[in-house]
Amino acid sequence: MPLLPDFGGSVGILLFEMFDPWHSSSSSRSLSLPMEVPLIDCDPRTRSDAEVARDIDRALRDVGFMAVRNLGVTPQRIEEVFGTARRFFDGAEEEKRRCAYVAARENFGYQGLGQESLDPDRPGDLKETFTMRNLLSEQVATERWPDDEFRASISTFFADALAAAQRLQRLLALALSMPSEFFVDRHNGENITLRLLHYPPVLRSVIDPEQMGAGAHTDYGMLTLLFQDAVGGLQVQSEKGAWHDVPPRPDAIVINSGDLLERWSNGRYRSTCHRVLPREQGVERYSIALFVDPDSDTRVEVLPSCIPAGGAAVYPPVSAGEHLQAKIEATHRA
Ligand SMILES: O=C(O)CCC(=O)C(=O)O
Ligand SMILES: [Fe+2]
Repeated sequence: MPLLPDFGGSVGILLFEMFDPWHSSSSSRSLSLPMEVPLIDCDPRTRSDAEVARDIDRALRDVGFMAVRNLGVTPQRIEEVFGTARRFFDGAEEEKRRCAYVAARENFGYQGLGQESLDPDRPGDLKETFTMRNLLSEQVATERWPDDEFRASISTFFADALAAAQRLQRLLALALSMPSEFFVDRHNGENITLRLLHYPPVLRSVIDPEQMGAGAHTDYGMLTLLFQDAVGGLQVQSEKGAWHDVPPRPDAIVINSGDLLERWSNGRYRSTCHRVLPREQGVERYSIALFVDPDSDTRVEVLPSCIPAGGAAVYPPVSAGEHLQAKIEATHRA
């Protein structure tokens, strides 16, 4: 069975305002208002860096999310790593426990259902995860990894996904009139984190009505690259508070800007709130996220090119390490 469906050649992803059984106080179904997450083609053979940088700039300004094609991560590579994720999550409970997440300061390992609340005001998320911060560093003992095959598959995928992320970082530097390596130089891996996510089916009757697959949150760092299967469930929130589906596309990676890019850009790029609905239809969902977050000692200060003439920086400087760690600690029970 193909991992991803064929959606045809439509340009752009239509998002629809949905009736929200979890957050709406009204019982009436709101009319759907189409809103578009831009689809951007990054193919260097047909598009110049300047063209792509302009499209990315607009998408992150308007929506904070975009779907990007031709970033260089092949469908085969993506299928392979989804296979690795399935094998791990389908495996024995004791194996998962052996690889358990130990502490937020390390941010590595397996967490079961309910162990993280991305919205700290809500009960635990209905997902299980395998998180790998700084995965090439070898700081974590070998026996904390599931096995060599898992590690090799993850490392190969990580290299390709990171190369794609660095390409985006260079395009963003171009859009913001910064030196090409500005962002790449501040992301050496210390806080770059790959995460496998599995949303198993749940019964409405046994879950807390407040529980989400992943609670509403913004991402903490610079950029997130999200690879999702064909099931769907990711939603983004508009400025007016309405939730919009982000339907999966077979050939595109979903990319969003996080808190630290919002700060660097003086609010030009949005750190848009998003969530994942719980799987109540008997269909499980898998996704894989690469969080591209700056090294801890990075001082994130509004970039000069983002301060308008006669204007001021809206955000005071922050330490990337302190911001990221405070967010991780706030959402984990471990
Ligand atoms: O699984 C998804 O689609 C999104 C997960 C997410 O937003 C996150 O882990 O930050
Ligand atoms: Fe997220």
